[in-house]
Amino acid sequence: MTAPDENRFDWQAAEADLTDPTTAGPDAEVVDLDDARARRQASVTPAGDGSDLDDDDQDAESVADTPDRDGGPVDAAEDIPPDVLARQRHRRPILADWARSWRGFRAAVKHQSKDAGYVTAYHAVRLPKYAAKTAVYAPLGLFRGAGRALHWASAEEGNWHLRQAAATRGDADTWMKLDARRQRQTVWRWWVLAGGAGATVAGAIVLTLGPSWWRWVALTAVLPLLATLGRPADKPLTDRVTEGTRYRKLTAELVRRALMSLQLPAINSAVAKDAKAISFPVDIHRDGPGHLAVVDLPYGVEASEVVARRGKLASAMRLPLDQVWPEPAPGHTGRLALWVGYEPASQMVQPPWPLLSTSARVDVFKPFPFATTPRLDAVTADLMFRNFLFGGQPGSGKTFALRTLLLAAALDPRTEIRGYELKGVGDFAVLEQLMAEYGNGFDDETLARCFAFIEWLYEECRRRSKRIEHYARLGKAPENKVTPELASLKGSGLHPLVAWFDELQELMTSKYAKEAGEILEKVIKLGRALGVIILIGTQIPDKDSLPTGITRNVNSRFCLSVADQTANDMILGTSAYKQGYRATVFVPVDEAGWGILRGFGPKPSAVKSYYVDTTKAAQIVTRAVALRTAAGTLPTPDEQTRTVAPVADVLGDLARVWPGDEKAVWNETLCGLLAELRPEVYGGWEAAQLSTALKPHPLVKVADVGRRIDGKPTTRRGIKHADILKAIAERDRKRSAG
Ligand SMILES: Nc1ncnc2c1ncn2[C@@H]1O[C@H](COP(=O)(O)OP(=O)(O)OP(=O)(O)O)[C@@H](O)[C@H]1O
Repeated sequence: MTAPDENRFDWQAAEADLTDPTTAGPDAEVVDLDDARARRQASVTPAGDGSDLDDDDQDAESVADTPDRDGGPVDAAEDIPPDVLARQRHRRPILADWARSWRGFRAAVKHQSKDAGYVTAYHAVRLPKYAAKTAVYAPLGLFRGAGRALHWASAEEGNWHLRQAAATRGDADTWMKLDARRQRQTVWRWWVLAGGAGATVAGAIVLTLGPSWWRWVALTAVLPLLATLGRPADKPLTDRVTEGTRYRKLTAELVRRALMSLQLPAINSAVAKDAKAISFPVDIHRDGPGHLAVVDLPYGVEASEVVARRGKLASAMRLPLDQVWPEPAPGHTGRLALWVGYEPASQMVQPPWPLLSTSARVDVFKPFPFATTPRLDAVTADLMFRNFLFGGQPGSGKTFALRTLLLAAALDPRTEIRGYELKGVGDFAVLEQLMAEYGNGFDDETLARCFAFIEWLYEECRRRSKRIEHYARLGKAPENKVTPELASLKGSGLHPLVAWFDELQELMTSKYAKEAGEILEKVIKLGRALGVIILIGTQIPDKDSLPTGITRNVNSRFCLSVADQTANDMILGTSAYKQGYRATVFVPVDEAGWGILRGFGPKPSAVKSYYVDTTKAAQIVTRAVALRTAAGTLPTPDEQTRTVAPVADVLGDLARVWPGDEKAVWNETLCGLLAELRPEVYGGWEAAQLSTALKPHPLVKVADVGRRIDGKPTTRRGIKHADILKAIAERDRKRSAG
C-alpha cells in the first residue's frame, strides 16, 4: 500500500474509489479523471494556483515565490479537503502590525515625534544663518522672479529659437506662423501678469494699512520664496539633516542586497538564476521600535547561516551591529526573521526593572519580568521547577543577571536563599542578610563549605522527597510535586529553596570536582519537583569546568557572550549553534547583559537582562527584609548554618572517638564510632563519606590500612591518628593566628 500524502489524504485510494465502478455506490457516476482535470484547469484563475490575490495586493515587497510551472497543476487546489485548506490560509491582519498593539502604536508615535523634534531643533539653532542667507538671496530672487515673469509673458521661451531658425532658412511662412502663435499666447499672459501685478500692489497697500503683524507674516511667507528663487542652484537655504547612520528603512531591496553581500554561494548562485529566489512571505512591517522582515531564503539555505554572519549583514546595511537582529523564524529552517531597530540596542533606553516599584511582589510559582527583547518587550521568567545555567565570558553580565533572579526570589518571603560566590568579589554581598547561607571566595575553606553545602542539598532533597511522599498520601501533592499551598505551609519543610553558585568552575576544577559534580547532578535531577531551585553561573563552560551531567539536566539556560561554539553549545545545548542560536555574536562589556535565553517560550531568543545596579539592589533588599520580617522568615545570624553538622567538627569528633592506642584505623570502624557519639549527625555515614569530609584537611591522608581478620591480612581505607593530631594542631595554629 502506498503511504498517504502529507495532507493525510490518500489520493490513490480516492482515485481508486472514483474509477472503480465496483466500489462506487449504486448511483455513483464513473468519472474520467483526465477529462475532469482538463475541465477543472480551464476554470482555474489565471494565477493558476487558485490564489485570490489580485495585482493590487502586490507591492514592492511582495514577490511571488512559487517557481514557474511547466504546464498546469496536477491537482487543483479545490481537491484539497476544505479543513486542510482553511488551516493553510493565512489572512493578513486588517490593521498594520504597529497599529494593532498599544506598544507598537506608542513606539511608532514616539519614533515619529522624536524624529520631528530632532529636525525642528536642528533647524531652530540654524535660524540666524538661514535669516542671513535669506537677506542676501531675497533681493536677487525679486529681480530674478520679475525677469522670469516678463520672459514668460513675452512667450518667447522656445518660440524665439524656432523663429530664428526659420529666418536663417528664409522660411517666412513658418516665421509668420510662429510669431502669430507667440502673439496669441502673449496677449493673455500679459493680462495675467498685469492682474498679478495689480494684486501685488493691492496686497502691499492693504499690508501698509493693516496692523504690523500682517507685514511680518507676509515677509516670513514671501522672503523665503524669493530667497529660494535667488539662491544659486547648489546652495540650499537650509542645511541638510543627515540621517544616513540613524535609521535605514528596511526595504526588500536593502534586505536582498544585504543577503547577497554575505558571500554565501548558495544565496548568490540562486539569485543569479532567479531574482525571486529570496522572497518575503509577509510584507516588511513595523514591529515595536523597528521593522521586521520575514524572509524565505533560497532553497537549501538555512537561516542559521545568515545569523552566523550578523556582522556582515550589519555591514551590508551600513548599520551598527546591535541594530540588526536576525533570528531563525518559525515555519521552516530557511525562514529568517530580520528585525532592524530604529536605533542601536545600546542606545535604546531599557525600561527600569518593573520589580523596582515599591509595591512589586514576587510569587516564585508565577512569571516575573527578567529581561527585554531587542524590541524592548518584557520577557518573563519563573523560578519554580527550574534549574538555571548562566554562562558567559568575563564582562558578559552573568553575575548581574544571576543577581537579578536572586533579587526576584528575595521578594517572595517564602523563599530560602543559600549560595556561594566563588570569585570572591562580593557582587552578592548586598543580599547577605537575606541569605540563610552565604560564602564568598575561592580559598580552600570556602570551597570546602561550598562542597559541604552541595552534600547538604542532596540530603535536603532526600528529606524533602520523604515529606512529599507524606503529603501525597494526604492528597496534598497530587503530582508528587511541591504545590503553592505546600510551599506556603509553615513547617511543611517544602518552601522554595534557591541554591546558587556563581563561578562554579572554581569548585569544578578543585579537588572536590568529581564528587561535587556527581552530587550536584543528582540534586538537579531530584530537586526540581521538590522546590529546590539551582542557579549556576560559570565563566568557563567546557566539560572539565562544568560536568556534562549538569548541563544536560538543567532546563533553563541563559548564554551571554561566549567566545566559541563549544561554550555556546555547552550552555544552550548541542546543535544550538548550528540552529543559529549564537551568543558568540555578543560583545562582552559593550553588550553586557545580552544573551540567548532558552527554556522560556517555544524557541530560544536574544534578550537583555534587566540591569539592576547595587544601589537599586540594596533598595530591593530593604523591601525584602521588611517582607521577611513580617512573614517571620528572615534568617537570624545564628540560624545561618545548615542542619547537617559542618565538616570542621569531624576532626575533633575523630580525636574523641579514636580507639585506644591504635596508630591507624579503618574508616568504616571510625564511622561506627562517630555514629555512636552523635547519631543525629553521623548516623548512616559510610567510609567514602568520611573520606570526603576529610578533604578540606590535606594533612589527613586517607590510605590503605592493613589488618589481620581471623588471621587473614585484609586491607581497607583508613586514616592515621598522627595525621588527625597534626591537622588539629594546624587548625588551632591558624585560628590563634587570626
Ligand atoms: N543587563 C545589563 N545591562 C547593562 N549593563 C550590564 C548588564 N549586566 C551587566 N552589566 C554591566 O557589565 C559589567 C559586567 O557584568 P558582570 O560582573 O555581571 O559580568 P560577568 O560576566 O559576571 O563578568 P565576570 O565573570 O568578570 O564577573 C557590570 O559591571 C555591569 O555594569
